[in-house]
Amino acid sequence: MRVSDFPSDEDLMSGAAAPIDPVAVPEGYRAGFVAIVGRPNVGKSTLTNVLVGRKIAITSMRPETTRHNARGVISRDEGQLVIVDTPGLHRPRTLLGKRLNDMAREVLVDVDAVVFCLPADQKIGPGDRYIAQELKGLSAPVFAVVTKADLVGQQQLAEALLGASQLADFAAIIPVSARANDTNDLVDVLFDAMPPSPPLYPPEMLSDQSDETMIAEYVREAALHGAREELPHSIAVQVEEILELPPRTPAQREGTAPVPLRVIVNIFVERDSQKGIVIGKGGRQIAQIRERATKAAKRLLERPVVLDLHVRTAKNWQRDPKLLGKLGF
Ligand SMILES: Nc1nc2c(ncn2[C@@H]2O[C@H](COP(=O)(O)OP(=O)(O)OP(=O)(O)O)[C@@H](O)[C@H]2O)c(=O)[nH]1
Repeated sequence: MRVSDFPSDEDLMSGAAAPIDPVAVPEGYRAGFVAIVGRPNVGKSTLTNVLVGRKIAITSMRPETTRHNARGVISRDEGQLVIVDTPGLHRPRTLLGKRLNDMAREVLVDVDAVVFCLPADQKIGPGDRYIAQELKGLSAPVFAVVTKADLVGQQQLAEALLGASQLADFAAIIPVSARANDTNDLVDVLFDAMPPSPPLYPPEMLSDQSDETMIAEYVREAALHGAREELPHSIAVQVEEILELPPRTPAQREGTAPVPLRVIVNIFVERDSQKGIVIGKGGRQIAQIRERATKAAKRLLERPVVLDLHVRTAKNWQRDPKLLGKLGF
């Protein structure tokens, strides 16, 4: 599904999109936007993917992985939730960090509910208090969601719930485990919190991410997977072009099988010396990145894919306004 098929934000806000005949909307139907916020690495993207039932946001063990507001859609007979996974709010250290914070804040003003993720296996810290402060004064209800409940025992979970209750005045406090697929209570609570509204997206849509964005994210996820400590924040990925290759098999020539796609992808690092780390000894690292990302891209596009990866230097891009703009931030 391409982003061009989606109503624009302006259309959605003004109601001009009207993707579905309002007369056909059942009595009592509710729909709205839910922002997922929390410190880096607390499980926001994993939760988003489990809620939506599809990988719309990449995840990793490295903090500060998310760089886009990825939207996923949950449709039921009685309503629709549009889940917005935001980059983690934190005290920014670079211009990139500041832009990511701004992105998250922009979302918060317009949503109908906020899910504030607090991991069960960690104590409340300054990062959580910083976010609690940011959320004060929002008109939408804020739900504290204690994530990674599978990592702790009953006692520690009880302590985490208590800790959350002391942090702020939440609309509710709900434990979840994305890993154990235990998120039903949260979904029910969120549906109840949505305002009466016709559907915001056609029900068959699961995400608003373009193919280009998703493939760039798959490549970044694969690169983060093998990356050494100093590298993760230095990597940015952009899809330059998606081209159809000429048909190769008789079935492709007859049009009964899809022709392969060639995807040209740039992997940017901040310094020349980092290129070698991404490429690896004898090209081993880049080969692994290609293999992982190709698998994911094939699943997304449902056809053969050839990934053409180029490692380039964009000097200090995290601090350079021009380069940040070029890279979509
Ligand atoms: N055991 C367990 N691990 C989880 C759960 N949810 C997430 N994780 C792990 O926690 C790590 C961080 O998860 P993410 O979903 O990438 O976290 P995030 O908050 O989106 O991180 P940023 O993008 O850095 O803001 C990953 O290694 C996940 O596998 C869970 O329910 N249980």
